[in-house]
Amino acid sequence: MTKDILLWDQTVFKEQEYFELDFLPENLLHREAQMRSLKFSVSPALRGSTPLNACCRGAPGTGKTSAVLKVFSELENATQKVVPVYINCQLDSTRYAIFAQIFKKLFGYPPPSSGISFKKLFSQIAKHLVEKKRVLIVALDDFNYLMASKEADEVLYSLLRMHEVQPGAKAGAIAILSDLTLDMARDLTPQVQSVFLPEEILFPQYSLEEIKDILKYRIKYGFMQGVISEELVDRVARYTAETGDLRVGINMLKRAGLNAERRASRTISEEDVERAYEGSRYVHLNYTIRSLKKEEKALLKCIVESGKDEMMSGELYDRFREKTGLGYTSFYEMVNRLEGLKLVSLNNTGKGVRGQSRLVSLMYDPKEVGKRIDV
Ligand SMILES: Nc1ncnc2c1ncn2[C@@H]1O[C@H](COP(=O)(O)OP(=O)(O)OP(=O)(O)O)[C@@H](O)[C@H]1O
Repeated sequence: MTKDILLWDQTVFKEQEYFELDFLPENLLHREAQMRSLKFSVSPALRGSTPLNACCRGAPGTGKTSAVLKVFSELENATQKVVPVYINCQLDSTRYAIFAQIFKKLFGYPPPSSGISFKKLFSQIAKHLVEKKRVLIVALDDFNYLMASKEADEVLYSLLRMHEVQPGAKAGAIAILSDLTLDMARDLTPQVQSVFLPEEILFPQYSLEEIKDILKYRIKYGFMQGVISEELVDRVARYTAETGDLRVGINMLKRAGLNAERRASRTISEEDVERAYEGSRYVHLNYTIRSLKKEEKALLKCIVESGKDEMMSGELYDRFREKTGLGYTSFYEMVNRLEGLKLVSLNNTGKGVRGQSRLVSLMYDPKEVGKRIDV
């Protein structure tokens, strides 16, 4: 019996970092095809040529950032002649801020804090690339933030036409997007489209079996042997598949492990998993709400403000139109996108035309959704 009890200085974790959300695993299972496409896009840079541009698209938690970071780390290990720069556009959402990050990566220190003009910053970057014969590859994660702040055109234009200002300068861009409806052809200017022309790399949601494989890998390296049963792994995987976001499963495993430790147990129980889910399910909500457009948040807010957690589509549209002035086609597209992101569910009542009679229900407690919306 005592062998089941965990002493105060003992733990169920072998390597707890395997359950951190920013942990980059050695192998990205089930993303071989996407990694191959990414490598193909950047490969010209290894030969000193301009890389192909790329656009990685997929719902939150489908491995886009991880795949790009893995390819970047392989590039950095292979050569100093290719400089990959990762930008989180939520944190750096202006052209100046992005080029300041590029400068920092190239020179190893930030641009002068007294501030220099964009023109000067840009020309120092371009000169450096030519003089040192280095090729620049910039990943723009959460690219939708750049689109929203109207900076996307300027950033891509400056980056991809650098050679016109400084002949011989070579740079490529990888846009990372969790908004599947964002249409580059519609939302970027023709001048930018003509130089961007990205290779589309799609990241579909993981199947239940794929989720299990990925979670088992974390369990193998992250937990001591025998901490969680096969049956409970299945349960965690099923909860994860409901949102399609791997973060839910990874975070659940960590919380379940901590719950077991709190009970001084060497093994995770059903109850530990259920309690973990109560917290981890909001991990998906946090990340998904981050990826929404202002109008999509406004749409969710209409349901939250109604005081109910479900509304008939027609009534919801009336409120939405009052708030945003947008028409039915935009509304219809947005409701479908929110369903795709598993933030709402849609039930047909069989009456009305063009979806007017659908019941739109929030998948989360309205209070929890409301807390995370800031429109
Ligand atoms: N194939 C995989 N193998 C192992 N871990 C994975 C895999 N795909 C995703 N993950 C893990 O899932 C979590 C989310 O992945 P990641 O941040 O790459 O997703 P994303 O698609 O960029 O999400 P978002 O659009 O919300 O930024 C990370 O902790 C990552 O390590």
